Amino acid sequence: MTRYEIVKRSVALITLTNPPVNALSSAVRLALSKNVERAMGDPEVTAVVICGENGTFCGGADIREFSEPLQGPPLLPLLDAVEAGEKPVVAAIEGVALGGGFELALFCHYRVAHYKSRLGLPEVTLGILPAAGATQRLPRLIGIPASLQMITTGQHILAQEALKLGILDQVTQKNVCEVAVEFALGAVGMSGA
Ligand SMILES: CCCCCCCC/C=C\C/C=C/C(=O)SCCNC(=O)CCNC(=O)[C@H](O)C(C)(C)COP(=O)(O)OP(=O)(O)OC[C@H]1O[C@@H](n2cnc3c(N)ncnc32)[C@H](O)[C@@H]1OP(=O)(O)O
Repeated sequence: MTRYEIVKRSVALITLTNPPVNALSSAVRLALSKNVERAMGDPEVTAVVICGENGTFCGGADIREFSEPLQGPPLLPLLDAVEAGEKPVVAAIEGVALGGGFELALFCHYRVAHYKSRLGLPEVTLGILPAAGATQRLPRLIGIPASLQMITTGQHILAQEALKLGILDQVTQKNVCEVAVEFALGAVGMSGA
């Protein structure tokens, strides 16, 4: 459900692995929570990158679990742990970051995205509102009018627009994971390591 590896000697790379869109199932939330704790507690780790496998960051809540009672850890405490971590966490966004997946990216300290990626809060199309922090984190980044537009329409925006709005720190045409690892190393003063 997540893969954990150390790259460039000191960056913990956490990969969401839940085909087809790496949705935040109960098993993914549990594994992500454990791996964030592991990275934060490992003295060898200086920074963390979170990405998704097979060209998709995260499609949000796992719609296959909507008909079941909620199991596993709730999303918000997990995102709080990401944000409160003393090591920089970079989201490496490819494909889509939607709903809870976009919220995961918003709680990371930095966001690097592939130029073809899309971000959005489709909750309104399901009759709900974002409930894991986007209604606070997004206005802090881009202001209320642009946030309301995203929250109330559910429309996806492209990476370049997200960069202009101030949601993203970097957009790349290269391998987003590799670029995010370099970004993370730069954030801890270890560029070129
Ligand atoms: C409501 C309460 C839930 C409680 C859960 C608690 C934990 C989460 C905590 C916070 C709340 C978070 C809420 C949200 O995130 S709401 C948003 C949920 N996500 C979506 O609505 C996204 C819906 N999907 C799409 O928009 C598209 O599918 C796409 C852009 C991701 C991909 O589009 P495309 O490339 O055109 O492919 P398909 O549409 O054909 O989809 C491919 C394949 O993937 C499956 N799939 C898509 N999204 C999800 C998903 N979120 N969870 C599980 N599976 C998903 C889709 O069904 C297809 O499957 P296949 O038919 O078997 O191939």
